[in-house]
Formats: sequence, structure tokens, C-alpha cells
Amino acid sequence: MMTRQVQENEELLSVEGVSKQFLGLRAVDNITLSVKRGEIISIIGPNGAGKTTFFNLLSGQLSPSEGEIRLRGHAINRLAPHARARLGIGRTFQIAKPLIALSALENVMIGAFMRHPRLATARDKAMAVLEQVGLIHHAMQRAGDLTLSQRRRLEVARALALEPEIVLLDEVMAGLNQSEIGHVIELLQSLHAKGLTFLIIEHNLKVVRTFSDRVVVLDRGRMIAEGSAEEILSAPAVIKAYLGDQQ
Ligand SMILES: Nc1ncnc2c1ncn2[C@@H]1O[C@H](COP(=O)(O)OP(=O)(O)OP(=O)(O)O)[C@@H](O)[C@H]1O
Repeated sequence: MMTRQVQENEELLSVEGVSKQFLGLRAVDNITLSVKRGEIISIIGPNGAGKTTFFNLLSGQLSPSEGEIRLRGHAINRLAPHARARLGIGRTFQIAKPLIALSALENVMIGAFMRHPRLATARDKAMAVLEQVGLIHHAMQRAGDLTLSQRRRLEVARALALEPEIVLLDEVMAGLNQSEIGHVIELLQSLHAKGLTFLIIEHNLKVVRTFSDRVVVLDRGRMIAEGSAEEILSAPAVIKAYLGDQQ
């Protein structure tokens, strides 16, 4: 049996020389990144830097033109999204796409079915996830009737229902007010304490500062900087060129 120490230092996800070419545009250009189990890595950069494309390459919505992605040492770059989800990659989408006519519970159950084919078990698991994200009292509500903040939590719940090892969060705080952001951070911190690994695309630098072990800066598809939040967010060149005045 592995010790906890070994697990903490274990490389969970490895990205080696990964690129994505769309006709003339290299949206992701030769990215190499090693993610250890339990890390929280924020990915920042201007609009069009390739952040979402990078997530799509990791979760399987896209396959890389070059390079290799490995999860626990297994090459996954040619696997479909559902196969990667089964191996432990969960994600949220920038534009949340819940099935609006279905209840919050049903939305989460769709994910839970992947690991729990029995209806009753999937339902119990989905209810537990809804409880975890603070949506238990909205379980029967139509997803389309939830507030923005509730829909963000539902997005997280749908990812959690897959029982992932690593979760990719694409701007889950966008459009939320300070107190709602505080609640989502609390939720993510409690999930992290249980051992989840996170990659997050986030524009809110306060969130990046409070929540990340490491920050990666993308610009025009390339990784132009990588380091602790403190190092990256205080580097004048990064602030000026890539983050504007949004501090
Ligand atoms: N399917 C596609 N076909 C062609 N070009 C694409 C495709 N998807 C993304 N792009 C282009 O790739 C570049 C990177 O886009 P991407 O959405 O990954 O950036 P981003 O950093 O996530 O930006 P934002 O912060 O605005 O979400 C952009 O120039 C975009 O227009």
C-alpha cells in the first residue's frame, strides 16, 4: 500500500509538448505541465490565450495535434470525453449547459450513472453531492429556474458526480458577487481537503491568490510564466502585459 506521503507527491496529470492547431492558428502551443495529486493550479491569461482550448484537450472535447497527455501514467490524448471522465477527469464549462427542463437532481444523476448504474444508488449519490454543494433544498427545482450562483454550484455538482480525481473549473466564479464567491471558495477548499486536485481558469485575481498552489500564465497559446501566486501576480511584466488593471 502506498503511503499518503507518496500519494501527495505522485504525478497525477502530465502534459508534454501539447499543441492544438486550428488551420492557421496555434491555439495551444507546446505546453508542458506536471500536476501533482492534491495541487491547485490556476491558469490565467488574456482572452483568446488558449485556456479553454487547453481544458478541451485535457477533458477530451479536442485531441491534441501534437504532444501527449497522461493521467496516472496512461496516455489519454486519443480517448473520448466519457472515457477520460471514467478515468477521473471531471470538468465544468464556461457557459454552464445544464439540461434546463430537468431538475437539479436529474442533472447530477446523469453524471452519477457513470459509476452507479442502479437508479436508487445513482439517486443517493447525486443527493449526497447536492448536499455537499449546498443545493439539497433545490434538488427538485428545474435547472432552468436556478439563480446564476446556484447554476454554478450545479455545474460543480455535475462534475463531482463523476467522482473525479482532478476537476477542471472553467470560470466558475464569473458573474458571482463577493459573498457568493466566498461560498464557492469554501466549497472548493472543503473538496480540496478531501484530496481533490484542481485546475482552474479564473479571471478573479483575489480567487487566484487565495486558492492556488501554482499559477500558469498563457498568452497566444504559449505558457509564458509559471510559479507561485505570489511570484506571478507580483511580476510587473505579467501584471502589465497580461492582466491589465483588474487587480
Ligand atoms: N474550434 C475552434 N476552431 C478554430 N479556432 C478556435 C476554436 N476554438 C478556439 N479557437 C481559437 O483559439 C484561440 C484560443 O481560444 P480559447 O477559447 O481557448 O481562449 P481562452 O483563453 O479560453 O479565452 P477566453 O478567456 O476568452 O475564454 C482563440 O483565438 C479562438 O478564437
